[in-house]
Amino acid sequence: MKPIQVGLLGFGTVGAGVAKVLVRNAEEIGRRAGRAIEVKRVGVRNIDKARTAAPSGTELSFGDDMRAVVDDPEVDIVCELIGGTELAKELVLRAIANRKHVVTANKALLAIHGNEIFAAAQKAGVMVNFEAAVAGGIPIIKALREGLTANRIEWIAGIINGTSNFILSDMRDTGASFADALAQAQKLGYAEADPTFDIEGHDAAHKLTILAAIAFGIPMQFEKAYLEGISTLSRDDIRYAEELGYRIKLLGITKRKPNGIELRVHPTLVPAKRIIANVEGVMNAVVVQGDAVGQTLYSGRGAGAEPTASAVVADLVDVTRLLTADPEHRVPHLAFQPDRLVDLPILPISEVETSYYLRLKAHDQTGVMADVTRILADLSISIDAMMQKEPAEGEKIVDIIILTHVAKEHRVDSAIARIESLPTIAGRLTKLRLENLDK
Ligand SMILES: NC(=O)C1=CN([C@@H]2O[C@H](COP(=O)(O)OP(=O)(O)OC[C@H]3O[C@@H](n4cnc5c(N)ncnc54)[C@H](O)[C@@H]3O)[C@@H](O)[C@H]2O)C=CC1
Ligand SMILES: N[C@@H](CC=O)C(=O)O
Ligand code: NA
Repeated sequence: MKPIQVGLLGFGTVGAGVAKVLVRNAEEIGRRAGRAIEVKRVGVRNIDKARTAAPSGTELSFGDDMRAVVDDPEVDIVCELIGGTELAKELVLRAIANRKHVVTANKALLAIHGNEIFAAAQKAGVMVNFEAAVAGGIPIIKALREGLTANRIEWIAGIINGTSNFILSDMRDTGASFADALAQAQKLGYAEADPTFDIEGHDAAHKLTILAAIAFGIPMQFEKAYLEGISTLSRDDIRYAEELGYRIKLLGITKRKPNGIELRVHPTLVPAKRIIANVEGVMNAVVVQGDAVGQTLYSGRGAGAEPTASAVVADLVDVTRLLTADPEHRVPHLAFQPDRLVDLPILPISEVETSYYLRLKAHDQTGVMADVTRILADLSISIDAMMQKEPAEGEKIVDIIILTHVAKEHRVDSAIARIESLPTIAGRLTKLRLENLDK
């Protein structure tokens, strides 16, 4: 059978990784897909630079006209690996209009324009596959869209940004500075073109938006996601959390609640004994709670050339197999049939319910603890643990750390405002969220 022809857009970390894996494993891939998969042409910004990254012994056809790749009648599948949301959107919609199937690793594109892209693909009868867009090489889209279809998904929590996890691990294990750890993640090809997306939680929120859509059968609603990154985390909080038996991880969390869906990314305390608390470096991990299966955990490399290429190539194989299947029987893009999506509201962060880590700086005087615990009790916030650090030599200010049981965020915020107004409290409180991930 004639080989499937791929038009690659972009030849950076992931694009070059895809070319390499397709060449190295060509025989196995062909046996699995039922026919060979070849790169017909590659659209790049800088042809000379791209040539130096091509696998040795191959003669790839590079050009700098991206639209020509998408319009080439011989290209069966367009593989978008340029990133960004503007040109990528134009090219993907153009590919769909040309009735070409699309594979993309671009989570920002899907979280922001996914509803429009999937509607266009549905109308044109083509597939848009995106396994690499969430948790890199982990087949989490496949698991949710196919393996777990029997379940009512209750929640998903995951380490879904490799760069942030790498930075947190590197700072803890080697004492590296934030800036050095980030530079290393960039050097290894893990970070986004603009690393602010990684460290401020945007990238994780893009991925979480996609996961929530697939888990709950809702449209993409990135603009309603709550996001907080790791750039303001203090070493003191990381250390205190460890003393209390927790690790701080940047988690993406989405939960089904009676009144809507929680969709939030923030640094989170997780009990140190949980497997996810011990997922380090560029590794990602996603925990899914389903009503029938219970908890399942997926772990693997979330970024980097070949781990990401592993997911991109798997999508190319899936599309190749589907090209011979009846379009009516394809797996729906978002797991649910497109006319059966529901519009569950995304809850504001004030309505979120979780446990909290609070760190306050207090003057070392009697009565402080009593005042703080009274305020918490007045707002029905119960305390799980409390720790007071001894003041440093000559200092009169002490750190007090409180772990709460589950409470509504707006109650905790009210308590924080009242505590901060006490004359015995110095400065602002630090608030971090804590998830036990047990049920
Ligand atoms: N690097 C990683 O580990 C992962 C990346 N991704 C996603 O994969 C996509 C690609 O990422 P990387 O390969 O890391 O990026 P990269 O920056 O290494 O490569 C991007 C490529 O696209 C080209 N490009 C970008 N804008 C262009 C334009 N306007 N015109 C022509 N060419 C253009 C660049 O020249 C380069 O060849 C992004 O959407 C990213 O979010 C997804 C999972 C993991
Ligand atoms: N920048 C991303 C790349 C993969 O999606 C990350 O660090 O996870
Ligand atoms: Na994946």
